[in-house]
Amino acid sequence: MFVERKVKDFINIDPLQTGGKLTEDARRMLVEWGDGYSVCDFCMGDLHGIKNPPIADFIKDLAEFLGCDVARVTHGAREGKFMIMHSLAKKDGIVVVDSNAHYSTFVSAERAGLNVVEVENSGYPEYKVIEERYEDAIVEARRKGDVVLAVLTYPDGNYGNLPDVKAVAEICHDKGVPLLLNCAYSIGRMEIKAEKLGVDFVVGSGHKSMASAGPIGVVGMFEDYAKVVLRKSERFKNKEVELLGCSVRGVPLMTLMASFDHVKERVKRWNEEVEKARWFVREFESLGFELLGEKPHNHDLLHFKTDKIYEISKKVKKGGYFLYHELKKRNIHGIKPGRTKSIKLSTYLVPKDDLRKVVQAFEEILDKYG
Ligand SMILES: Cc1ncc(COP(=O)(O)O)c(C=O)c1O
Repeated sequence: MFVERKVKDFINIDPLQTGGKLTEDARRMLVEWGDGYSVCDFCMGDLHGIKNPPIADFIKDLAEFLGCDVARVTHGAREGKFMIMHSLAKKDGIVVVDSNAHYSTFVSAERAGLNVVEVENSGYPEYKVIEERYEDAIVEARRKGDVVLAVLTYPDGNYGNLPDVKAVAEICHDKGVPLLLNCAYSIGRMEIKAEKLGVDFVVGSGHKSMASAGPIGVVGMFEDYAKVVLRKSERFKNKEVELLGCSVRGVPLMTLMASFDHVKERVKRWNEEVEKARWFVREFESLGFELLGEKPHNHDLLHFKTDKIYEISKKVKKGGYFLYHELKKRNIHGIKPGRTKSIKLSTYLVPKDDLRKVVQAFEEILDKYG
């Protein structure tokens, strides 16, 4: 059976998808290494040590790229968060988490048997992380249990806010708490060096931000915590317990590797992406939509309050789905079907001409129903 992906040539502004588009090399790798366990042709028992294909070299380069001592691949950002939480977990353990965190942060904590204390954001309209609140949250959490980890989402997937990492890291370290930076939407888009930022762990998402097929993620850390998080099995001496021995033992790893040189180059052009996103915000605001999240905005993830679209949806036959159908007619993909009160999109690597078509599409839709 072959199933065609009908939207593959559409203008794609789906926040989950703009950073995961494959490079041509990665596309070729998909076919070359698609057979089951082909990456293990010459495995000596440790995925991260495989020399042919050059996985071991890639893992070393990845650690350098992340500004860490040690890197690993996981099945996604969430698996990275889970393995760190799981290895630091104790009875009555607590994770302090920004309230913009992705659901998978909360679910990872739950699966690791940890309780969560949230650091409240600033609320409408910017929903910013207030860095100093980490201090109060840690103090409050300590009344209930042992704080084993703090997590900061950089940026969060809802508003695309980029908080001051160094300020949070300083607070956490003053309090003796390690900090995990969730970079699902930043590693592979912008430069992230754990050492420079002062964080203990970073996790990223290959399928979201590193031009890779999914599922794949990356995790970076330093020697001190690597001893704990990447501890080896007592019975199988070359198998890391948290990775269940071997993690991504297949083709997503080969696509991540194929795109890596391209990714290293594209992070240098991040400023251009921020400029483009800000231009788009100005265009969209001129149509009467309101940006939620930080202003000026520092990321391509954009969330707009779209009252005018909501008002139309209350009058038309298709209800909330009218917008999806109007955009589909114009070959535009990525706005969640049914959503009208607010919409989320990404401008990352979308050519400006295509973004102009998106703005024009919304203008036409407002005119048509207005
Ligand atoms: C901020 C954030 N972190 C993590 C994830 C999950 O990433 P992954 O699919 O790599 O587990 C998401 C998914 O949307 C996200 O928005």
